[in-house]
Amino acid sequence: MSNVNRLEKGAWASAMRLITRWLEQRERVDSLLAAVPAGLSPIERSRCQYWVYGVVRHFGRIQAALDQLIAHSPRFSTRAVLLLAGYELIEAAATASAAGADDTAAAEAAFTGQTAKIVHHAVEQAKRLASPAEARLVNAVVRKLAPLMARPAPPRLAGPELLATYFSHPEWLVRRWLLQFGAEPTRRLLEWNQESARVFVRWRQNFAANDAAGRTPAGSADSAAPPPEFLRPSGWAGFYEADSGHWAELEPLLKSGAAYVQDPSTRLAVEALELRAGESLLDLCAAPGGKALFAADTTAAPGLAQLVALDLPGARIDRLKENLSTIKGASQVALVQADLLTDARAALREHGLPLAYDAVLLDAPCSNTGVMRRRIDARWRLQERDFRKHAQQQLSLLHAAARFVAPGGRLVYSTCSIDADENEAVVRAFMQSRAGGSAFALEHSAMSYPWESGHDGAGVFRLRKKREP
Ligand SMILES: C[S@@+](CC[C@H](N)C(=O)[O-])C[C@H]1O[C@@H](n2cnc3c(N)ncnc32)[C@H](O)[C@@H]1O
Repeated sequence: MSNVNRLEKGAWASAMRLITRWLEQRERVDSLLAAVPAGLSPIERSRCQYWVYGVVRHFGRIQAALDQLIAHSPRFSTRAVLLLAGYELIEAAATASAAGADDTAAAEAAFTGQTAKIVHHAVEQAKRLASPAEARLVNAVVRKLAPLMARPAPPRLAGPELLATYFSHPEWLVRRWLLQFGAEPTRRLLEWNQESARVFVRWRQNFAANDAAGRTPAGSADSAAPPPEFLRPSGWAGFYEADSGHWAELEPLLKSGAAYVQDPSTRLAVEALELRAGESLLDLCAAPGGKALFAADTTAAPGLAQLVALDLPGARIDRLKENLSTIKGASQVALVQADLLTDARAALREHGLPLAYDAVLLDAPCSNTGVMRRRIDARWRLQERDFRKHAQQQLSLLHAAARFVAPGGRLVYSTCSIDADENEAVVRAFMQSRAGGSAFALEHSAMSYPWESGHDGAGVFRLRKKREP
């Protein structure tokens, strides 16, 4: 057996076990991937992650085909083998059709050759990891699965049912998008969500260059340090796209704080804050701290006078604390663990921190509909009724956040949702309330729709507090 085959098999078996767990418990994929066996090499690890992501991303389509082929669903481990083989078939069909764009016969031959290998491998794995009877089932089913996985995409004006199945999204969500965005944008969004997410990092050149007082030391070795070559300019200032296969080099840069994994969409909220040197910023839903770091790094020298980051007590606080510790410059940085809806004011007082800020950021929890390409399992967890729940919570958080804005100061409300109910509708409800409308003016809004912007989706609104209500 070649080295590559041995590596692939270790990764395949691990992916199969993780998918089994996902089917059994519907655990979040990010925490599931934390359970990748420690013994896997970095290459095996990334291969395993690639397969798990692929299966979850295409789950609806593969499962719908399996439902046509099997009357009684087999046990989870056998289903995991079938799902993995289904994903491999989708990949093989895409590769064959791209390679044989002008030669259908060549494309078909390539796919047939790949199918034989995929069937053989799945059967061998089922023999090893399941039972001979299950291996026979796998053999029969994967052969029939192949033509179903090679079917072309539905026509552009296909109805929600076909779109939902082919692009592996819940049908109610596709219907909702068709209503909100129309046929063509919905199609482009579905296609977008089915592609692998690009990895962007923000190069924190100020971090690398500045001393503790926010000054760039003369002759500093770091001061003009460009990012390494495997980080390619993205077209969005400060953001670079990481080439795959460079995790070993990227990891120490992330650990040291020189780089931070972050999508370019995050700049919309930070830019909307319009921070100036010497101002104070209260980040109210701060964990893990991506936007707080961005704000601190990009405020003109000598930087923010004060940065207060608040989030609920819990697991995310540790990451926030770690990230805040990498901030250099003039800012006084404070971390507060509190619930914005109940005890934020008391907690700020207890820490001896101000109760009014030049700028307040509320990056609210949401449906994640703008980042479904990245959060691949979010579509399977989301329910239609969640939009109403999110909107109610967002409005309550917005009212609570508004109390900490100094007269003349800015309140930025942001989400990583593209849904109108969590964006425009929340801000409209706030502005129509007595506390909102009498005290604030809506000054700026921006929506990022992935099919237009080419990065994650987001909604951003800046409200200015009047000096005198
Ligand atoms: C979208 S995430 C924030 C991401 C963060 N701004 C960043 O850029 O890394 C939303 C955050 O809101 C926090 N959150 C939710 N409800 C909250 C509440 N009542 N009080 C404080 N934080 C809350 C969650 O814990 C979560 O960390």
